Amino acid sequence: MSEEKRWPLSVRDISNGKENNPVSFVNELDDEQLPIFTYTAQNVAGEGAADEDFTTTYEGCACKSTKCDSTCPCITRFGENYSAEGTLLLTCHKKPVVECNLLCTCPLNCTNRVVQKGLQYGLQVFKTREKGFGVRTLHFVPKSHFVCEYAGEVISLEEAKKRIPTIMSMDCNYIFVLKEHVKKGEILHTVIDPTYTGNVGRFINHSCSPNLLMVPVRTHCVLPQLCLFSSRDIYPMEELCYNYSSSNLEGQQCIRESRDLIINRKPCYCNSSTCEAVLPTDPFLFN
Ligand SMILES: C[S@@+](CC[C@H](N)C(=O)[O-])C[C@H]1O[C@@H](n2cnc3c(N)ncnc32)[C@H](O)[C@@H]1O
Repeated sequence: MSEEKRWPLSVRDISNGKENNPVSFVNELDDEQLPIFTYTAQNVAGEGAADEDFTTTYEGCACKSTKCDSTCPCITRFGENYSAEGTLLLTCHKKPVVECNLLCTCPLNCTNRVVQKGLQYGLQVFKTREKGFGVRTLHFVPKSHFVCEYAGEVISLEEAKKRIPTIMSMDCNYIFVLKEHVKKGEILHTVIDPTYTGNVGRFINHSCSPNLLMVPVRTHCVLPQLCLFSSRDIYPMEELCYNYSSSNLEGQQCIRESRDLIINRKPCYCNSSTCEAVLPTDPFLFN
């Protein structure tokens, strides 16, 4: 990689205006710079992604008010997702979360549109002591608020398996496989790889006592977006973390496929009193 292509040690906005709040970067520990990658605020179609995944197939509502309620066909069909303040309802841990979409006539500030409004808090990528880069919030984030998405290239499982040898040779792995138990015995896989094209989510580390929860949310198309919500109040300058292996949804299990070596598992440096000592791992992609 040539020198002029590297990021400097402090950047005002690594998204270069692609997010509606800047994502800054600082390294106050050493002279390691960010890896080169293409910033995208939304998922992009990669090798093996299906065109239908990116097409709006949900019917739109004809509501005009900013509060789509029980009379809105989107709410009748998929249930309520958010409070009037935009917090994720507890019921969303047990059902699919589907927002109003491009075909709906309700305004963009409708209460059933949260994830699609994008970043609401200032986030900062920084160099941690033992986990490479990480992400912290610059603002107070109240519990149950949307923080950011884990966005990147959408690829097929076959393509993910092809990328494994390269991934194994890297310090950090980023491929995330979401498994949703859609019908009895039927599992839907969604694979996101933000290694080469991704957003701020690619820098979020694992913790055994996390402050974020990953929830699949559908906005305009059937492809789920991997959305991170605060699982408690988070204070300015706290590092943001989620549990890479958490199953947060009953009936829609959400599992991170660790790309870490199976035999030689990586030590976990989350510093939690309930730390499990090693990063979660799942041999699924390696079979
Ligand atoms: C999705 S990346 C997270 C961002 C990464 N730290 C970086 O510098 O780009 C996942 C990788 O971060 C590191 N990591 C994440 N959480 C960690 C933890 N709790 N302890 C040690 N390393 C961690 C591991 O190398 C893991 O493969």
